[in-house]
Formats: sequence, structure tokens, C-alpha cells
Amino acid sequence: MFDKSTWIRLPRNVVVGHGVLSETLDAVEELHLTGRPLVVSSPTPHEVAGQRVIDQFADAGYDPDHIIIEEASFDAVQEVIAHAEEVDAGFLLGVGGGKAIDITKMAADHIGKGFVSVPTAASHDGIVSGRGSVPEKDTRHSVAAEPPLAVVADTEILAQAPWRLTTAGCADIISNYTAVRDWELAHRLKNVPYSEYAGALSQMTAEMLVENADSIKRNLEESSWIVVKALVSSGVAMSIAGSSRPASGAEHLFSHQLDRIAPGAALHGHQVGVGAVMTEYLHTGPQGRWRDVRDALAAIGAPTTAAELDIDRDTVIEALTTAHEIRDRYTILGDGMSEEAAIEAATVTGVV
Ligand SMILES: NC(=O)C1=CN([C@@H]2O[C@H](COP(=O)(O)OP(=O)(O)OC[C@H]3O[C@@H](n4cnc5c(N)ncnc54)[C@H](O)[C@@H]3O)[C@@H](O)[C@H]2O)C=CC1
Ligand SMILES: O=C(CO)COP(=O)(O)O
Ligand SMILES: [Zn+2]
Repeated sequence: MFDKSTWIRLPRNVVVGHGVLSETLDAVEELHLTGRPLVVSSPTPHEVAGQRVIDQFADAGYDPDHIIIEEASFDAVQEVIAHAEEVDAGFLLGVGGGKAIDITKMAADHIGKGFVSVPTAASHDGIVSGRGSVPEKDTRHSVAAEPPLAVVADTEILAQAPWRLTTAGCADIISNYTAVRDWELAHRLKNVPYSEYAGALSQMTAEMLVENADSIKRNLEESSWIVVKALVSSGVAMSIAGSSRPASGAEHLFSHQLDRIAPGAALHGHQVGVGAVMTEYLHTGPQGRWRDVRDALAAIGAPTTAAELDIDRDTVIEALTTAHEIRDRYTILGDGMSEEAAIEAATVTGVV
């Protein structure tokens, strides 16, 4: 008997374009969400967009409330849950970068309320995903969370954000190449469930972004459009897979470990990009396609070296040799790299 079943949870409204922040209310009302909106943001995104979202709901007769969080942590999730319960929020809007959006989707999931994603930066592919990524002590959790019912991505706002946030989003997408390689490897070696559809979508998303690299330029709003569509597509791949596997492999483990050893040194997307150069080398060897990954990153102006991440050589080697400990996710790192192998990979690829 055929007894498989799966739930693919996707947003209903994905609104992308110039000035669409002003359509947030419409995107929400079309979903028949009721009750008090709670806008969750971090300081800069609150100024850039959060207050405008609050004003929009207030002008329409809602009674919006808001909370500003400073970091991505389980404490912050608890803070938002407590606040949402205290003010009896009907639904939550996450306005900001990856951290604010992750916190909001996890809090919404916990209290069983609808979640709307309003990215202010095209910096990560969590804008659509039903996953939250939160560090805790020596590990990093990728937890199931409430996927957004709607995504409102205003390209005018995204284009005005610091350019490095956009190149970080591109690098997060380019890292899909190695994430899919790791996923296929885990499938072959460890029988980890693999979705051909999600794998192909994730890989195609990276390919399309690389093919469009010439159109991704500072001060060009079209760039934000291209990048945000790729981020949506990558998030959909995660939703189809029911895990972050299509977009997170060993290059992400490397980045998560950097977050522990050198917190705040560089952006998530930039770290995973540099990680992808090295893990592509591990997958395909000295004559392999690591140069293509490096060149794709360089073409959009994302870092390709430790120096550009503002991270020193020893930190890179430590992160590489310990990345496999971050979580139980089989990748090309296997049960860990020796220090000699890590130095070789980082040196040959020019990362250090
Ligand atoms: N859940 C998922 O599937 C995924 C989650 N992530 C998570 O997302 C986080 C990384 O996201 P980021 O956006 O890089 O970090 P972030 O949320 O810390 O944002 C980076 C910085 O950009 C600022 N910023 C955002 N929009 C701005 C604007 N319009 N103007 C000026 N400054 C602005 C923020 O205030 C912050 O200081 C990580 O925690 C990562 O693990 C990343 C990818 C996927
Ligand atoms: O960053 C992600 C995909 O780009 C997902 O993060 P995790 O590695 O925590 O699942
Ligand atoms: Zn990522």
C-alpha cells in the first residue's frame, strides 16, 4: 500500500515590487487575518519600514502593537511570545533581516498565529522558508516554524539597504550548489531522504542567479528584484523538502561555527559563500568547480577570502575542523577534517 504523505506549506501572497510596502494591509486583509497586528522588528528595520507598517494598520482602524528585538536567540523568541500573549495579538508581521524574520516565524508557530514576512534586506533565503535558524550554546538549531502566509518585499526598500546585504543574499543562493551536493551525498551514504524536485529547484535558482550576475549591480533596483525572486525560490525549495537541506550544507555548518567563534564578524550570506568555495573544493578536488563558485561570488562583489570576511586564518581552520560538530547533518565534512586537510583546502582555494 502507498502510505507516504507530505505537507508542503507555501505562502499564499508573494508581493514583490517598487513601493509594495504600502500594500501590506491589502496582502493581509486578503488572507482574512483578524485581530491585533503585532509588528516584530529590530532597530534599523523598524525605522526603515516597521513604523510605516504600524501606521498603515493604525490608519485602517486596527490597533497595532510592536516589539523590537536585538538578537536571534531563544530568549528573544520567548520575549516575543510573551508580548504577543500579553497584547492578545491576532497575527504577527516580521519586519527586517533574517534574524527578525526567524524570531517572528518561530514565535508565531509557538502561539499558533499567522505570520507575514516583510524583508527589509535581500540578505538571506529565510524570507519565505518555514524554518527558523537559531544558535544555542555549542549547536545551531534549524527548527520547523510557521511559514509566512504572505511575503511583502518592497524592492525600493531592499535597493536602499546597504549593498553588502544584497551581495550576502546572492552568496546565500550561490551556496545552494554545495548544499545540494551535500544533500545528494548524505542520501547516497546515509539514506537521508532526498527530494529531486527540491534539489533541482535549489540548484536551478543558483544557476539563474549566476547567469544574471551582470544585471546585479549597486544602485540598480532591478538587482533587488532578481535577488529577491531567487530568495523566494530557494525558500520554496526548503518548503518542498520540509528541511533546510536544499539550501544548507557544510558551507552553512562552517558559517554557524564562525558565528560561535567570531560572533558578528561577517554577514551570514558572506560566510556561507566563502564556505562554499572550500566545500566545493572538497567535493570536486583541485581541478573541480570551486573556481566557478569563487568567480560567481566575485562577480557580484561578495567576499571570497577570509581577509574580506575580516576573519583570521586560525579562526577559519578552527571553524573548518569543528563544523561537523554543529549538528547531526551529514555532509562532505564527514566526521571531521584534520587540521592539515583544512589548511590545504583553505590555502589551495585562496581563502587564507
Ligand atoms: N530560516 C532560514 O531559512 C534562514 C535563516 N537565516 C538566518 O538569517 C540570519 C542572517 O540574516 P541577515 O539579514 O544577514 O542578518 P540580520 O537580520 O542580523 O541583518 C543584518 C543587519 O542588516 C540590518 N538591516 C536590515 N535591513 C536593513 C535596511 N533596509 N537598511 C539598513 N540596515 C538593514 C539589520 O538591522 C542588521 O543589523 C542568520 O541568523 C541566519 O541563520 C538565513 C538564511 C535562511
Ligand atoms: O541559512 C539557511 C539556508 O540558507 C538555513 O539555515 P540552517 O543551516 O540553520 O538550516
Ligand atoms: Zn543561509
